[in-house]
Amino acid sequence: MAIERGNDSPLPPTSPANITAVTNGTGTGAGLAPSNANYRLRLNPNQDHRADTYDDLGMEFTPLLFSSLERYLPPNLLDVPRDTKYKYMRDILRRYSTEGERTREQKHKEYRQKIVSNYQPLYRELYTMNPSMFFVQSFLKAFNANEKNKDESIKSIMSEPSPGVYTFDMLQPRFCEMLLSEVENFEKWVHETKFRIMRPNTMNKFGAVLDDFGMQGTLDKLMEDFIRHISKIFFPDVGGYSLDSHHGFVVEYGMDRDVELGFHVDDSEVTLNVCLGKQFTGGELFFRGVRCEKHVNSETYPEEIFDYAHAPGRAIIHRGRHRHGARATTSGHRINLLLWCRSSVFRELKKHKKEFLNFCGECKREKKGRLLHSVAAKKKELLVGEGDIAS
Ligand SMILES: O=C(O)CCC(=O)C(=O)O
Ligand SMILES: [Fe+2]
Repeated sequence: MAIERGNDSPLPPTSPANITAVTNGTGTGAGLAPSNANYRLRLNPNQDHRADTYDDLGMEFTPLLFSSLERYLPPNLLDVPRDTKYKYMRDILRRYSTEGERTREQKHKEYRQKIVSNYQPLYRELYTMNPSMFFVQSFLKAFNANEKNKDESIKSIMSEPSPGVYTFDMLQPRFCEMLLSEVENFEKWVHETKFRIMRPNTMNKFGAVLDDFGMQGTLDKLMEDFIRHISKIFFPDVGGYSLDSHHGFVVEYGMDRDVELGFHVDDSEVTLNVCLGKQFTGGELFFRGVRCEKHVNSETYPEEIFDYAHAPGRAIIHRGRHRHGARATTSGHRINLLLWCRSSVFRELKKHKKEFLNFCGECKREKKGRLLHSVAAKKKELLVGEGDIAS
């Protein structure tokens, strides 16, 4: 699977040429397609099927991938024992991922294991999802609504200051403080032990990957129980309903840290970005329209220009392909929590759809242009026809 690698040179926000596709550089974006005809999958998922959980079987591939893939199994396999389904899906995945990728994933697992078995967390309570401790009342209330009203209740706490960008209050101040201290504690440990850690992505030189020091379970829950629901409502065109893996990290800005972040797209379908604090000036995000791979460097239209100022505890959520960057943090320290959420199913489906991707601003324009053109041609044809009749 080809993964775009980011380069580290920031670009002026007004000039999208050679925009950076920023990745975490581990090459773990998965895709699913059996190359062998004996292994069949359905084209469309069975949305009503309640998939099994595979948490205890996640040695080779991430367990969420199995739950997500299960809905694509042929009907006669949906209700067979879990082990049978597991083996069937594992064989498909093995055909798809290369030996090299599997070795890289194994190495990454060992790297995580080494950290987790040596690092002593400061706040154990951060390592299990605890909604009432993490989230503000409005957010909790929106998600506690009964299933019938849930979409409406989630929509009611969201603002959409620019098309495709949503903001909402999310994290409690105490939770932000605790997470900041935990990250500081982790960095202190890294410094003292001289452990060589991987930075969050190809553009940030500071910050830490939360998944690498034990928070993967918490962030899995955050994605599964909250972000997937939000994304299902607002981002169905990029597989928001089928998010099945994530990359969770914090980024740190200040005069002695990363100062700004160049214009880029994320290696995600949906990105959640929450400001944790502390005190800072600057650091605004700038957005410049959503683009597919083909149009990533195309021009920006005035209606796509949007700037956003971070505030502690407040979240912003957008498509990963929404071009953006962060302006310089001019004083103090800004630390943000990022969750890049991915859908392997969407990535696979996208490969088969070569043009007019629904989410891309430029594809939409092209589509509209062609439609207008064909309507005009049809009109002309009809007029000529009428002329023939009249003469
Ligand atoms: O600094 C920010 O708030 C944005 C970070 C970001 O866009 C990213 O890490 O992908
Ligand atoms: Fe980003």
